[in-house]
Amino acid sequence: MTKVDKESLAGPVDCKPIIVDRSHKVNIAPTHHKTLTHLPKRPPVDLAFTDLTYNVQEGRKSNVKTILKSVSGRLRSGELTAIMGPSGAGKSTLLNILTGYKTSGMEGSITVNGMERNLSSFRKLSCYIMQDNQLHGNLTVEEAMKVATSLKLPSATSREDKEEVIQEILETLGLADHLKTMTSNLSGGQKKRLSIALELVNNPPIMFFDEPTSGLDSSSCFQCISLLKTLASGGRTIICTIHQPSARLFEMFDHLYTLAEGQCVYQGSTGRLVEWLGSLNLQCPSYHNPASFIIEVSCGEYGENTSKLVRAIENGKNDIRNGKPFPTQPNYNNQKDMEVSAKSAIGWNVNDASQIRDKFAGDVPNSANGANGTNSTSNLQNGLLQFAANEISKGSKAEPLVVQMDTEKQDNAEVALLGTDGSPRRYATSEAKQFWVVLTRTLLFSRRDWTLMYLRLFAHILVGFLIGALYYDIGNDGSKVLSNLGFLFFNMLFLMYTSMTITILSFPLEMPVLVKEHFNRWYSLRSYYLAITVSDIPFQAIFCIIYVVIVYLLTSQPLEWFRFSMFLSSCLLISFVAQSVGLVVGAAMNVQNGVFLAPVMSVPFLLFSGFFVSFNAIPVYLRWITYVSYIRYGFEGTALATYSFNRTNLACHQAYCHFKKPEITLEELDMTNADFTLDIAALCLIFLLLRISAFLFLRWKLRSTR
Ligand SMILES: Nc1ncnc2c1ncn2[C@@H]1O[C@H](COP(=O)(O)OP(=O)(O)OP(=O)(O)O)[C@@H](O)[C@H]1O
Repeated sequence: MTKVDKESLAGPVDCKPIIVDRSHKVNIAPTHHKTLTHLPKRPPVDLAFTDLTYNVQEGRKSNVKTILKSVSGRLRSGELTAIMGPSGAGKSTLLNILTGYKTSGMEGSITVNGMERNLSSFRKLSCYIMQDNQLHGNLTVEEAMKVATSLKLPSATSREDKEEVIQEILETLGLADHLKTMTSNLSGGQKKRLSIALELVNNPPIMFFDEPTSGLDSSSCFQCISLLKTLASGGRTIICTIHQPSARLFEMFDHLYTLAEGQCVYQGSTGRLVEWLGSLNLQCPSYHNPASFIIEVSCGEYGENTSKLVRAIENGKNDIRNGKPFPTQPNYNNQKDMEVSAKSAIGWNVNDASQIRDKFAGDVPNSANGANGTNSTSNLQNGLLQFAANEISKGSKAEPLVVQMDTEKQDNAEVALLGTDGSPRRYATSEAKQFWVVLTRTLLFSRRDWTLMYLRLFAHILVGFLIGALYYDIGNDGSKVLSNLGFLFFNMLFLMYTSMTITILSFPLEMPVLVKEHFNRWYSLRSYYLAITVSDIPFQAIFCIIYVVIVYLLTSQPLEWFRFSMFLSSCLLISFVAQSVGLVVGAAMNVQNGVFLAPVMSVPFLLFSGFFVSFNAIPVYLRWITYVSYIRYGFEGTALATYSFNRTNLACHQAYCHFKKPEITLEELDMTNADFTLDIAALCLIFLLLRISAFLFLRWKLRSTR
């Protein structure tokens, strides 16, 4: 990640970047390095939460488990925050709540730049990079980035601008040499960087990461955290959960939030941790990793200290940083009082901007450095006053936990509530555009997916010839009508299972990517669903046509165009309906359950298709099943195409052929009064109902995970 080592990632505000040099030390350097100049400007965002409680119901309804117990905290822009804690402490739960991924069962308040969080707008400002990267393996890095820019940047952005954004991000993240590499072939660290690159396209001011270093070796871990640090130094709020980092990684974090048993045991700078624990008679042994030590303390290896730590930190209401833990604080009546007190407390002439800058170098929040490069003295003073006031207010036990803001952030709070571009729209692009981008992407996957395309094509051709050979030339033979009916039924069976199982197997694999992209506001579920619904229809149609042409000709079915088109349309509709069943099952359950349940659930439809038992022979109380059996409509459709519409008598090479007259066959099947149009209409209706059900299941599943 050489590029990351050298360059900074300018963020929401133009501030001093933190540069990671070759000796892997983090330095503050002036802003003459390459920055991400083409990203849209975004407001810096501070996030605070107060008395956050999260309950889940376990087993019986009355059994409520409290996972987060009234925790509070504040996460500032320009800082890299680690959420740490023993396994099961509630780190992922807290992250899921802060991102807005989990909403039900939560109590407490979450504020953005001091104002109550509007979840919808907040999700436009933030992104959540989940643990397993969730990338589409069948795209190159360049294609993946193009999809991201097409969906996440407004449609008005020119192609050249989008390309510049892609180039700039990939160069900065050290992926420029891998433009044509398939994402499935990237290393773990590169995949992580690509996940970040995809979300960086619209420059979200808050980025959440769930265990970004999991599965990476120590060098890749370092590169990954360096990258996050650099993102934070650009003014973003970077929050990640992490499992016991090495001492070298640990000191790269600006801010540590530690949980134990669902409560906050430490909040503050990483540098102050050891001293703070020492003041509570918890001495970190020499040469011991402080990150390991706080976890060990939280696990109870040094006795029961959790409640002592929780009390001392007031469950996250206090913040240990910059060597000023818990100064006593008078109650301020208003902002002015606080500023006056702040001035006297720091004892500096706050009108002298340069003096303040020197004093606060590295400590001052980015917003105080002058927004967007204006660096105006008044902005700086205002920010510093606020900073000083904040420093003092941290210790206030009576003060409610609201992130203090400078003027710029107050302005931005409004932006945060409206949406970053001030527009109330949920997505950066129109639904038509989202549909088109997802459709072209899905078509590209399909083309590249060997199983989905070539194996399926091969199976249709192979089975077509096998069936053709087995039932060769029986279509016009009056003595082989029963075999021909068997052929008609097998067609249904084959088309049903091939189209259903491929969807059951492939669709659930899409789910994690859908969850991530939909959550990060790439597209609406409607556009996505419409695109994947449309995308596979042409392929399924082509395979079905190839199969039908082979078997129709080899088995010598009547060579009349209208009969062929009726036969084909019944077969096509059966495969589309079966594909829809696959979508419903794939949307509602996982692969294992789906692969077992879907064929089992299809058995009644096969039994009541009219092939094994004719309609009149079915007990009255079971006849309703034939009306919902799509196989029945397909079978009836192909049987009518073959034997109805005044077909001439079949050839008979034996002394007596009972089924020489086509009407007799239809009589035996109880299809004399059957209506082909009705069969087609019923299949179309079932297809529509199933597609709608699949959409509803998908929506339910996305919601139920939250
Ligand atoms: N839906 C749920 N029902 C019951 N218990 C749950 C549920 N979700 C989480 N928990 C429990 O809440 C606790 C915190 O879970 P969480 O996944 O947040 O922990 P964590 O700190 O991220 O752990 P790890 O580091 O092992 O991933 C665990 O004890 C977990 O079993």
